[in-house]
Amino acid sequence: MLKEADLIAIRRHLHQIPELALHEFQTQAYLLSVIKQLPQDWLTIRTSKELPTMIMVKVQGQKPKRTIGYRADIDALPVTEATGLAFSSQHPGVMHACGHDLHMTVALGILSYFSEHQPQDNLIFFFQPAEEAESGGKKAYELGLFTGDWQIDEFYGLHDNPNLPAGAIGCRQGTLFAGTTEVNIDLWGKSGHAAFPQKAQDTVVASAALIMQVQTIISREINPIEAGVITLGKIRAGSIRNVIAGHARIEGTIRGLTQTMIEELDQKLQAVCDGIALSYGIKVELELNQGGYWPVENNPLLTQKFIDYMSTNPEVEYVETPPAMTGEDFGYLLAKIPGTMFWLGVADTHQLHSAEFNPSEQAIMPGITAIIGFLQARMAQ
Ligand SMILES: CC(=O)N[C@@H](CCC[C@H](N)C(=O)O)C(=O)O
Repeated sequence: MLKEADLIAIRRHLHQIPELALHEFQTQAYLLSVIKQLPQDWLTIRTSKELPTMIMVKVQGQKPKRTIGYRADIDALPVTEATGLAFSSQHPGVMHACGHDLHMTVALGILSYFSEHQPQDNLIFFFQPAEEAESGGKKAYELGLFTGDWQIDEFYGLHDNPNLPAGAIGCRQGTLFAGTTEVNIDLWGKSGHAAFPQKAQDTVVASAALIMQVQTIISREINPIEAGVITLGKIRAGSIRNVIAGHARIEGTIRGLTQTMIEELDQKLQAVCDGIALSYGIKVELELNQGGYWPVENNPLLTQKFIDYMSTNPEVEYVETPPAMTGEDFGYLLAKIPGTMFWLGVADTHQLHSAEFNPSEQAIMPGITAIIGFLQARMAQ
């Protein structure tokens, strides 16, 4: 089995080569090089032309009653790293700011163990591209990658959590993560000279009004007992100070813990866009794309078994966690295949998606040990 020092070296290498959704070729090549060094006796490695950066590895069980899936996401974010770490990203403007480098490392640790200790049941490790954008999990499912010999009966996956102690496991019954909708808004007005606003239709001013009005959807229009978020994270308009911008683009994300809430927010956002178009005499196009970012709903039976194992094992620090407004396209896979998503604590003062995010490497070994223990307990049932 890969030792802690090997795993830390792997994590640091992965951290230096972050790649955006569907472009994870260097990451894939490195993962394959590590996987191919493991004992291959009961491993089968699979890649796919249709989803070219994914990897699946099947571990043939001794007496399989089921096939258990374990998923690790492999993509990174368009963030310029500011950790100052010696092993910082070597890819300008791209960073593992959500800890997927650690997710991959934990998966490799578990895989390395079962490559040496043949499991009872079959295991399939899915190294998934495109979690942050482009819905890689949904793409894989729709391509039929989980059919035939690669059918998965139950699926598990983790996300790192800076707010939990390093190595702690967090989980809950029901909804773990929100569902999300990606939001793109194009405002089309009329450009013109800064000195003659009466002859133009200013999309900067209309964008400002739109953004402020959106703030009242959550604060004034939805039931405060139910959770929702609308974040507009990116805006681009104009080319120079003295030309009125004829086009503006705003990008954001809607989050809700239920599909009903997401759809309600979608409709309310459409109404705001229509209102801005009317009052500013411009065209406002709203594009909404939920893709695979469905709410992450843990399967009741399997999650109870998971929680029972983690909460009674004296070596595991188990924490019952509230639902989070982070999104995950593992939500799509869990809607198709029963399973459980959980948190792995990585104790950092910086949050997910921060340019300074640096998950604690002390989470790696306890995480691997807890998950191997759970999988073995599950296979004995
Ligand atoms: C764990 C995490 O941070 N996931 C992402 C998922 C992205 C969802 C989608 N692309 C969107 O932006 O709505 C998150 O931002 O929560």
